[in-house]
Amino acid sequence: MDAPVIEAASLVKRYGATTAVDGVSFEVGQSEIFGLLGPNGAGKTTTILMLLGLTEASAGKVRVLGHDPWREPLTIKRRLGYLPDSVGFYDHLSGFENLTYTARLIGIPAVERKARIMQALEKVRLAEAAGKRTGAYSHGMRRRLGLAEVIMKQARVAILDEPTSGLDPQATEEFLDLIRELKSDGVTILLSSHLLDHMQRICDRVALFHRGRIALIGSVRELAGQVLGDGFEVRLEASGPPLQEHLRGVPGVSGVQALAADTYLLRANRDVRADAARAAVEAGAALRQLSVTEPSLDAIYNSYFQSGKRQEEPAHAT
Ligand SMILES: Nc1ncnc2c1ncn2[C@@H]1O[C@H](COP(=O)(O)OP(=O)(O)OP(=O)(O)O)[C@@H](O)[C@H]1O
Repeated sequence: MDAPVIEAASLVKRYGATTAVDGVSFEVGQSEIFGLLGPNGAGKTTTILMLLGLTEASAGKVRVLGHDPWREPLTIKRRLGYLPDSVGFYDHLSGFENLTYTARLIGIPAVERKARIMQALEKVRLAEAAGKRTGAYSHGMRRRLGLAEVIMKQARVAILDEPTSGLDPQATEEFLDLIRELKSDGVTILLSSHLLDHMQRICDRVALFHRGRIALIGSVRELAGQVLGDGFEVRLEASGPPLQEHLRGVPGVSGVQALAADTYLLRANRDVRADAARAAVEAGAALRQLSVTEPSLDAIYNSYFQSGKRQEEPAHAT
């Protein structure tokens, strides 16, 4: 495997008696979209601050593009784009002027400035509004302008805090598409959000934070396996002989329920559609319909946090 783009190893952050981050380890690879999840106070923001080099770790190691963000802040700043929860722009300046201001600040050479700004604005579909003052931008436009800043910078790593919060469904779709485009351009993306369905749709892997630690880490499917056991539901409709026994024999299936004479609901630990279809046809049935419901991050999250054990755990302090 290539060297990780983001690396946290046994990372700890203490604020007096409070341990905000308590031994967190994870790696994010090139072009990966990695999500931080967890309830308020779980340690996500503190972890991000350490990745950005804005606060020093009390212990452990953090590397971004092979550099220590705390000791080499300027090297990191040049190659990392950060979209905070609420981006501050100068309202009386246009989108173009705001980006020009940042471009100057980060040292983009004057000859490249205009082209890079316009390219970034086009990418986030703000080219037409480039001359309009940002005070008159909608919330969605402001978020896109924030992303244009990351693109203009030609950042190799993007850290996005609650990127889709406050966006309407259409603006959300557009924004998720833009994040996917960043990924296909080779950018490594770490994001933090409470909007689980958005995270599920965009993240390759997620880390579930709980009281300063990573409780679960992996793809949504891996997490579903760990937390829900059998998170997949396959619905199969087929006319012909009864299929219950045949479907029960499909590897991965833990339960079969007959919803009607020719309709079955299978619980499984994977997407068993192909094998279930084969079993039905081999048993002499005529397949009419087959669909799968994948486990949701929402179900995983709720199941994890609703378990009594989690609530009884004492809060930790050092
Ligand atoms: N500057 C600080 N001084 C003291 N305690 C802090 C500081 N920053 C964070 N904490 C504490 O550290 C813990 C983790 O906070 P953090 O902001 O990292 O959580 P979070 O997961 O980002 O929460 P949210 O989802 O609300 O943003 C909390 O108990 C918080 O009160």
